[in-house]
Amino acid sequence: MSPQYVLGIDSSTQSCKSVLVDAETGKIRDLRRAPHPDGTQVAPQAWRAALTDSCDDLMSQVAAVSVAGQQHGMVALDAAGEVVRPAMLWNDTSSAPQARDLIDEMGGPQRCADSIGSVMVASLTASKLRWLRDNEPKNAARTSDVLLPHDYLTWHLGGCKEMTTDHGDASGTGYYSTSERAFLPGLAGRALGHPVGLPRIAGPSEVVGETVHGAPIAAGTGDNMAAALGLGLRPGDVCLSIGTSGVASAVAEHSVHDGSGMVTGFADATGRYLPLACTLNGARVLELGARLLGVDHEEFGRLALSAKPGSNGVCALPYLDGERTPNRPDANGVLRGLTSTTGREDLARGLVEGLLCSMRDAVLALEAATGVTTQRILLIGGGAQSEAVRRIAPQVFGVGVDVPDAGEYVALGAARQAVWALTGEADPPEWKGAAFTTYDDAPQPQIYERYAELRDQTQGWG
Ligand SMILES: Nc1ncnc2c1ncn2[C@@H]1O[C@H](COP(=O)(O)OP(=O)(O)O)[C@@H](O)[C@H]1O
Ligand SMILES: O=C(CO)[C@@H](O)[C@H](O)COP(=O)(O)O
Repeated sequence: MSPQYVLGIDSSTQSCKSVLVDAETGKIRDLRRAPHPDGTQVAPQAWRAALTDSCDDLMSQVAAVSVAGQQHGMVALDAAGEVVRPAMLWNDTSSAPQARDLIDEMGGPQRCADSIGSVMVASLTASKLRWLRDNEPKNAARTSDVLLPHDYLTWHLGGCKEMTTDHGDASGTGYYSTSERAFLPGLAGRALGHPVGLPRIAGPSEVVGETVHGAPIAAGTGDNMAAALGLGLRPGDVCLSIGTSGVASAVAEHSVHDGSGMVTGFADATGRYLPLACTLNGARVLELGARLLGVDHEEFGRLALSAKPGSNGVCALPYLDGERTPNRPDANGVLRGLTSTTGREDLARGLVEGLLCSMRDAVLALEAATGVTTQRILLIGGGAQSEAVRRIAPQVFGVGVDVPDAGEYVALGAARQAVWALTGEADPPEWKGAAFTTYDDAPQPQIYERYAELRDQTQGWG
């Protein structure tokens, strides 16, 4: 019998990645990528075009499809289903004042976390709805439905019939109750200034539509939830994703309500939870370093690895485009410790160390919020391709890190969800876990200590 294939799609910040996967084994047979436009506000139609570019020719061969997408982005639609304005993405910090207003209206940070699982920040969709009300009243008035990026793509793939989402992505809107596992439509309406249509929340293995070729479409989910599915994340595992964002996430049986705001208490794609700490400044810290030094990623990594731990005194706080964890939406990057002996390699290594220290903050926050000690760190995302990141990570974290073999784990997770929807079984399919390489080295605690000092001393700078 010839193998049956499914398509898993990751519509993430910088690109759309599609994998054609053998439904029985989970083996990737084809991998495609198409770029997304730059910027923190993007026309959702561009994601549709990238999806078409990356995998339209595969659609007729597949038994099921599922779309995972970057979380939180506000896709505002009018009564005719037309896009009202470019989507404001998770990394657009313009709505930081509106996030503060909403926290006040909800009775402060802890009450906000108790209600929606997270303390409101600019990234969450609700803040963006309030921004629309405050800054573009005509667009706000025209908005009759709001979708997330993966909802919008799923809706279009199915011929614009029923609008749906899933619990994982819904939990990142800021108008979803993680305790009740339901939308809080009143909250969404209050944020926007009038009642707004929300998609139906589908169950984890539900079929929500059909492609033009008749293949079932699964509910889809947020990219971090799909990564957890793709990796087969277990309790005690922390997934560290270094893409545009830097994310530390873990699966949990119970919802988290962290009033400090460091950890957002999201749901996962299986009926459980996915608390995570997300920074705004992931792989772009490496990109910046490579650009300033006039080299490519490979040479940048080589330079970083040729400097000594501690980067000859260079210490970088990588909050380039504002930061979300900790919540410093107006912050910028800081470099300390430059001397007349600073070399290019020290700058390169200083940036890698700074990025990894911010990720260590995320891991520590996750441990504090969940009470679970990390047993294994799995490093994924574009930044995980850097040999310097892989080799310096154990020195900063004080434990070894596992780097799964090259693969697109968000897209693979979407593919796993597609098979789940296809079989309708109680659990997702059991696929052989990814093979990985362990990177280990002696801890260098002084790197994180100097970083933590700089982070604390710059509190209030922006
Ligand atoms: N070898 C590498 N070293 C460092 N960074 C890399 C490397 N390859 C890709 N990247 C970076 O990874 C990022 C893309 O990662 P990806 O996980 O696809 O992001 P996203 O999911 O946010 O779209 C880009 O910023 C890119 O510069
Ligand atoms: O905002 C979050 C998580 O809360 C981000 O993780 C986005 O989901 C974007 O992810 P990447 O495109 O960086 O993978």
